[in-house]
Amino acid sequence: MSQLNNHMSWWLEVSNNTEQKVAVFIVSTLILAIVWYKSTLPSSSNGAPPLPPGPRSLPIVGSLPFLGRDLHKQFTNMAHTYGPIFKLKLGNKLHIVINTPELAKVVLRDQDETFANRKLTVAASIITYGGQDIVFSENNVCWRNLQGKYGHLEAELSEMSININEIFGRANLSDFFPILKWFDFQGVKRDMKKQLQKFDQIMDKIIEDRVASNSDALHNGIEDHGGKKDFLQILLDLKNKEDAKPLHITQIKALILDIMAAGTETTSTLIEWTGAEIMRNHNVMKRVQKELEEVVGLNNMVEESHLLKLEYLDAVIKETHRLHVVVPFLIPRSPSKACVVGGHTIPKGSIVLLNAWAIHRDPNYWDNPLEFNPDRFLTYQLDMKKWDYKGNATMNYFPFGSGRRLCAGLPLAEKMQMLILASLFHSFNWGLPEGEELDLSERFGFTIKKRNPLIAVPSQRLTDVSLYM
Ligand code: HEM
Repeated sequence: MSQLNNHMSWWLEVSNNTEQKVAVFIVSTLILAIVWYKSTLPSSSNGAPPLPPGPRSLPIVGSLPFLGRDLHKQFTNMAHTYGPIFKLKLGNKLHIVINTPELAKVVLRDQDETFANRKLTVAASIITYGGQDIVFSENNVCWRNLQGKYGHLEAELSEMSININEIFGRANLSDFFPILKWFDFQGVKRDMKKQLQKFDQIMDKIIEDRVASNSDALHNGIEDHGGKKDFLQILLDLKNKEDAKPLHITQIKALILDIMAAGTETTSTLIEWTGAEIMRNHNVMKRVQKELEEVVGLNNMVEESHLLKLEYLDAVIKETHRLHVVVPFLIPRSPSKACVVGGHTIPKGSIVLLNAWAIHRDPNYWDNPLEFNPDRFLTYQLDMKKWDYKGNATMNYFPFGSGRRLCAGLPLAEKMQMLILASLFHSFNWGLPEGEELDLSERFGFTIKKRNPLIAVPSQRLTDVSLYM
């Protein structure tokens, strides 16, 4: 106590003297400035390689105040200043941005297992029942085994899906300052809970009805669902399986929500961009329709069996995925242990963004990258591997991610996008409304959408009107 009094009396003496007050203020400010400056320098203590370079950040808020509206463009510009891998402190969270195929390969392929986890944001935690889905689950063998069984579920709840993606896309202060989680200043928690409540009501009713009709069928000796099972039935059957890891109803709901949130808006965004590019490029439109005429014929509707033969349309869609990558930073990864990428330490738990938008438009890897040119996907690459969506042939191109956290819906998405676009451009001719100009400006969010929705006017293309009935 007497020691404390000594300290206090020193402080009282000092604070009685104005000159000394100013001196104390200056010295304190200098000390703070030095501490802050040192904290922003790359650290190379304990012999580990330094952190990646990056902009100096302010105390507490980091670089948050300097973020603009179009983060994909801002981060791409920053890569020109800081190099292919840079760091950024947002609030108290360290973010690492990767901007070249070589480094993306290190993260997505070479150190795939370390980078197979994701950080659960506040919004994600609510809508996934605390991470019980695929997207935000830890690198989880149970879900891995389930993948590949997508296929039959119809996208029913599309408005909710749009809302959920919009809330995901909001920069939530509570994710950068976990201490603020309880206050929910921006209403992210509140809005997501509302969506979850709606979803729960709908899904509980659907599942209840199905369980009741299953038990009726069982009662009447019908067990095989007429030889056809939809996605919900497959999951319910898994729930009842007596193996080591049966599914809970909550996991089933989380999985269905993944399909809705991760599957519908992404696909519709891609369809809209492709439609806009085809309409903007008259020659592309002509080639797409000519191919459809040859493969399908004007007296037929498009069927699944035609899809593999539509090579030009496939190239048009691939080119759209390149130029208008739907999920610009993939779904951020978070390493489970400290590791080294491109000669820099990536600390455990940091948030890693893979800048696919920059890589897909990098002139070092693409000729005339801003030109919409589907022909580049018709050619085989140097090593004679055909372009695919998984980043197998080259890491210049990975619109669905790569490695063990690759998009789980890729086989379904690939078929859906082909079938929808083939049907739209085979059955109809499309034009813009009178006086309307095609606009390709972007709106950044979790997905990059068209800023203004595409409005197109269809007219009959097939000769036989009965095909439309
Ligand atoms: C054009 C359509 C789509 C695009 C562009 C797209 C893109 C992506 C991307 C970039 C990722 C992150 C991959 C990574 O981090 O490496 C992802 C993950 C995921 N996608 Fe898709 N996706 C699409 C359609 C779908 C569909 C139709 C479904 C479901 C039916 C789906 C379900 C998922 C799931 C569950 C994950 C998480 C996988 C995991 O974490 O293991 N996606 N998607």
